[in-house]
Amino acid sequence: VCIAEALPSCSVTVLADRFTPDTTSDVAAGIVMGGAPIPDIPLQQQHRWFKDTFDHLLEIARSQQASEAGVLLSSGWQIFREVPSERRPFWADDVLGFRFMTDAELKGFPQYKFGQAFTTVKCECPIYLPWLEKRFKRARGLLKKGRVSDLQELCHNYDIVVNCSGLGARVLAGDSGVHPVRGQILRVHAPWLKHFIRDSDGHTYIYPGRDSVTVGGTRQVGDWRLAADKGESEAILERCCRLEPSLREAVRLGELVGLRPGRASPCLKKMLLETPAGRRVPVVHNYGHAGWGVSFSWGMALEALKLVRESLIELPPPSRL
Ligand SMILES: Cc1cc2nc3c(=O)[nH]c(=O)nc-3n(C[C@H](O)[C@H](O)[C@H](O)COP(=O)(O)OP(=O)(O)OC[C@H]3O[C@@H](n4cnc5c(N)ncnc54)[C@H](O)[C@@H]3O)c2cc1C
Ligand SMILES: O=C([O-])CC(=O)C(=O)O
Repeated sequence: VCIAEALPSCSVTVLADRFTPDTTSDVAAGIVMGGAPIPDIPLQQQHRWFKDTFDHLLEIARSQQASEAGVLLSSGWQIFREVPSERRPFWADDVLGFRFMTDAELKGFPQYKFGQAFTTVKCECPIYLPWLEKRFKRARGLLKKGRVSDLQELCHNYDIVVNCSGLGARVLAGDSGVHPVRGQILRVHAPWLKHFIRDSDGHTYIYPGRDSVTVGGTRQVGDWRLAADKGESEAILERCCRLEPSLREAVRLGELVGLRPGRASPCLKKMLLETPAGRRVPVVHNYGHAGWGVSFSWGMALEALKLVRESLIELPPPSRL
C-alpha cells in the first residue's frame, strides 16, 4: 500500500500464496506497543519505525474510516511482577497519556509491583487487512496468488522485488536465522470489557476489540504446529481469568494459532540479485518482525519505500520505470 500510493507511476503486484484471512497477520492481536529494544538496531531507528506507525494509525483511528478500517484507540495497563530496569520504554512519549499506574490501580493485581497505563492504537487485523487490500486496489495495485520457490523466478517479470514473506523468508532469503515463534490466542465475546491488560512477560494478555476480545497467549520458539491445542487454550483462559475474573462469563468464539516470523532483529535492507543471464534486480528485504509486526508496520514500510526509491534511481536506463 505504502509503495503503490507513493509511486503511482509504478505497477505494483502483491504476490502471495496466502491472503487475508489466512495469514499470520490475521491472528495478531494488533496492539501497537513495543517490547524491549531490539538488539543490533539503533534505538533511534526503532523509535522512528514505532512513531511513524503510531502516528499513521492514530490518524486513521481519528478519521471517519476508523470503524471500516478496524483501527481504534485502546486504553489499558501493562503490569510487571518486578519493577523493570527501564520503567519508561522508548515508545512512552509516542503513545497517548503514558504514566505509571497508581497504587489504587495496582491494588487489583496483588502479584504485581509496577504498571504502565497508556492509550494506544489497536488494529483489528481481520478487518484492517481487507481494508488495506481495498486501499491497495484503489492505488491500482494487483493481487496475484501463487507460491514463489526462488526469488530468481521474479527477476524476469519485475524490475524490483520487495520481500515481505515473513516466516517464508527462511527459504526465500535463505536466512536460517528466521524461525517460528508459535502464538495461540482465543477470541471471546465479552463486550463489557473495555480496558486491555497485559502481563509484561507476554504470556498473558486481554485485548478488547471492536467485535471480540483477544485473549492470549503463548510464545513457543521453534514450534511449527498450526493446530490449536485444547490444553493450551484452557491454560490461557485460566491465566487471563486470574487478571480479569469476569472472563469466566465470556463466550468462546474461536481459537487461532499464528507462527510469528522470529529473528534476532528484523531484516530491512537492499541488495542485488543477479540472474544467470546477467540481469541485476534490486531486492528490498523487509521481514522477521517477530511479535511486533503490526507495531512497526507503517514505519518500516516507509523505510522500505525509501530503499525502493533509491533502487529506482540506480536501475540501468533501459529498465527505468
Ligand atoms: C498470536 C499472535 C499475536 C500477535 N499480536 C501482535 C500484536 O498485538 N501487535 C503486533 O505488533 N504484532 C503482533 N503479532 C506479530 C505479527 O502478527 C507479525 O509480526 C506479523 O503478522 C508479520 O507480518 P508479515 O507480513 O511479515 O507475515 P505474514 O502475515 O505471515 O505474511 C507473509 C506473507 O508472505 C507470503 N509468503 C511467504 N512465503 C511465500 C512464498 N514462498 N511464496 C509466496 N508467498 C509467500 C504468505 O503467504 C503471506 O501472505 C502477533 C503474532 C501472533 C502469532
Ligand atoms: O505480546 C503481545 O501483547 C501481543 C503480541 O504482540 C504477540 O503476542 O506477539
